[in-house]
Amino acid sequence: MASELTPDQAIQELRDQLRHHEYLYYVEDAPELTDAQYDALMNRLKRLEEKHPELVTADSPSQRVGGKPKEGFTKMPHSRPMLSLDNAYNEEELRAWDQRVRDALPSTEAVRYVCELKLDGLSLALQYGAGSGKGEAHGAKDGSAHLVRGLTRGDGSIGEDVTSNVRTIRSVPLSISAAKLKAAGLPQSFEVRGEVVLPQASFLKLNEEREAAGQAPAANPRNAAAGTIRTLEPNIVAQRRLDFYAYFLLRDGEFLLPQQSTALDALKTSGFRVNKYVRALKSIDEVVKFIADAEPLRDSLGYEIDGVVIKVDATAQQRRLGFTGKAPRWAIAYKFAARAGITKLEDVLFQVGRTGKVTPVAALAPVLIGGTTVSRATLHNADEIARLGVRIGDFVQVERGGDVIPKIVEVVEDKAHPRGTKEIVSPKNCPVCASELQRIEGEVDWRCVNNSCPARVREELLHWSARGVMNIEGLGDAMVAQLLGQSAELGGESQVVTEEGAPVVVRRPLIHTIGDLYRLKREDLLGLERVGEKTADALLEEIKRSKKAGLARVLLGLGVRFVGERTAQLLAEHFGSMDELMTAATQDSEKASEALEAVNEVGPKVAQAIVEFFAVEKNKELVKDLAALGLEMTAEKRVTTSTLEGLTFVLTGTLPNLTRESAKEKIESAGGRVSGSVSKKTSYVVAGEEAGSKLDKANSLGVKVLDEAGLLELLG
Ligand SMILES: NC(=O)c1ccc[n+]([C@@H]2O[C@H](COP(=O)([O-])OP(=O)(O)OC[C@H]3O[C@@H](n4cnc5c(N)ncnc54)[C@H](O)[C@@H]3O)[C@@H](O)[C@H]2O)c1
Ligand SMILES: [Zn+2]
Repeated sequence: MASELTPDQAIQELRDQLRHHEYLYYVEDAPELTDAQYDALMNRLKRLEEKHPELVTADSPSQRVGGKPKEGFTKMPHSRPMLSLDNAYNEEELRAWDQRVRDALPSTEAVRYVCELKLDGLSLALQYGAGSGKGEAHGAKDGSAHLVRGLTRGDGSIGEDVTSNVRTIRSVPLSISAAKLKAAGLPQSFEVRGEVVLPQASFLKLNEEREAAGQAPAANPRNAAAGTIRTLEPNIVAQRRLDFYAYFLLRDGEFLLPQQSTALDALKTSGFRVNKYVRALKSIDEVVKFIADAEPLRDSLGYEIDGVVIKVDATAQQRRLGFTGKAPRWAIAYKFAARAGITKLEDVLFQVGRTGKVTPVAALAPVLIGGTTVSRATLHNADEIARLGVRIGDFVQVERGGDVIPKIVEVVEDKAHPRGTKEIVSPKNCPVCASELQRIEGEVDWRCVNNSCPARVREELLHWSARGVMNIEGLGDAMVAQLLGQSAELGGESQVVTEEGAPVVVRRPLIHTIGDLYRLKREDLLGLERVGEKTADALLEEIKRSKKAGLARVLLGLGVRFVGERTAQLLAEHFGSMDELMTAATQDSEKASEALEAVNEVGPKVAQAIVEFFAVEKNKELVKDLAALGLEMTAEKRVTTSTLEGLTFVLTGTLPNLTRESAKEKIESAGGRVSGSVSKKTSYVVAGEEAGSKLDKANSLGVKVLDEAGLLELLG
């Protein structure tokens, strides 16, 4: 207990804890604490250090930014340290900061503040110059600027070179034409700092994939973004759809323009994405109002924010205000309160998913958190339950962020919140079909491996009928439950079973497989609760209509691991029929992978999943059954537009965004060839600004000419 320690010992202990958690957060991208918990520890340390200034050391976490750079990346110094921001947690602290700012400046001077959203991602420094950093200095002659290097913040002084990953982010311009630089008032070399964020939709998709692959889900979009930008595989980064928002503009380590507000304008003009919620304001009262307006945006932005950053607008004033140890005095981050609440864990339910994965779900006494009633939270798996040490009857801290499923953060224990007594027992058998659960070596999850488990069939049916898949209206929770012989009342909960046992089966199931859907008769449906003639006819019509959905939808509906909408579409277009796909996937494994990986965007992981899917007898039978039932299993075979097999390209002039190398890379990775000279055999000439004799030759030979946009379209 801290109270028994000397201040020196207490400080040491807090520092050790903070360093440990910083390591997990910054280096491993796998925090164990929420930010609120970490901030609380940091604030304890800061208060102790304030009381005992003689104990403050330069290496204290209160004085330093970030973590150590990760192995595997080249380390590069920053042009000027990338600092942290001091925080204000309420209006009083914010007003105190405003007072300090005004006290430090002559009273005759007006102070203007720029308010920006505090994007919850990680910061990057992007250096631009005449050369692309990969050889040739394209911009040298035409005055354009090129992305030379992208660095993470690292420890604030030294960052990690993640240039090849940064190049895959669509909102980072790879080059900026001389004309645009001129319009924005930018020189040819400069530095942009900003935030990389992972949109919530990409985050949810990533976690679905991680779960399907038996990996632990990422804790939050920030950590997922940090993990992504620091993977060593640029093609993975490209798939994740990271976004970059620019907010600082520098040159040689100094702010380039006399105001932050004009810097944001210049960034926008030159083609960077600048967040649209920006305001330059004249008083702290207006700032308080901006913050109040910004907080409710949290649920609708599509990316996470954790506060508002307030900066002194004038660079000259910033210079006079200067810095403390690890943060500027001229800026402050107003942090929104964590959306959290304390409630009682009433029970733990075990849910069986489509893949058989059993997930413990907390049933909570309903509690209002950030305007939403929360009564369920995920407990992920047995490891997570053990880590939390949670028991039924405990009071727990629940946190909710953006669209993310509520999560139990910790057990609360004090006089008002006594501990629960009932241990959570993970079932040894499937709570629905009673078959013994299994755990694949190296995975944390337990799975029901019974392919005909009603819980799994239920999830399969719901997936099959879902919007964007087979689109069968009227086949939702309640109807599926009834078709499986369960009570309609159970609806979404029918597979959620407590210790008391499996869902009540009230009648003989009408269907056991997806194929059975297409054998349903009118009189079957009329026997169900609350199903009249109109409902029955409408559902049968919908089911019939779905037979025409086509191969891509069927593939998607089958729920093969990693095969999402786009992959299903590409597979359908490549093979043209289910038969051809099955033939390809069921030959010996080396040939199968080769045949499947010939499809655009299909890598070894996806290929493997397809092979495994068709190796299961039940799946093969289902596909045959569906074909016999008259479902459309063909698609128009199409050489997808991004396959440039057999085509030859010549590049000339300067493209607005792509460098010569990256255009070449893109063409080659899509199977095309890039040549240096134009001939009759050239398929396309890609011409940019100031294209010369090659363009003339193309025109005289009648070779097709593309601009950058045309090339990108061809690449899909
Ligand atoms: N959970 C854990 O274990 C753990 C461990 C370490 C740190 N943390 C968290 O990390 C954060 C501390 O790290 P920090 O030093 O990055 O501080 P910070 O995140 O509080 O503030 C600084 C950062 O804000 C970002 N930012 C977003 N929008 C901005 C804008 N418009 N203008 C300028 N900057 C903007 C930048 O990336 C900048 O580096 C805290 O939130 C802390 O809770 C958590
Ligand atoms: Zn089961």
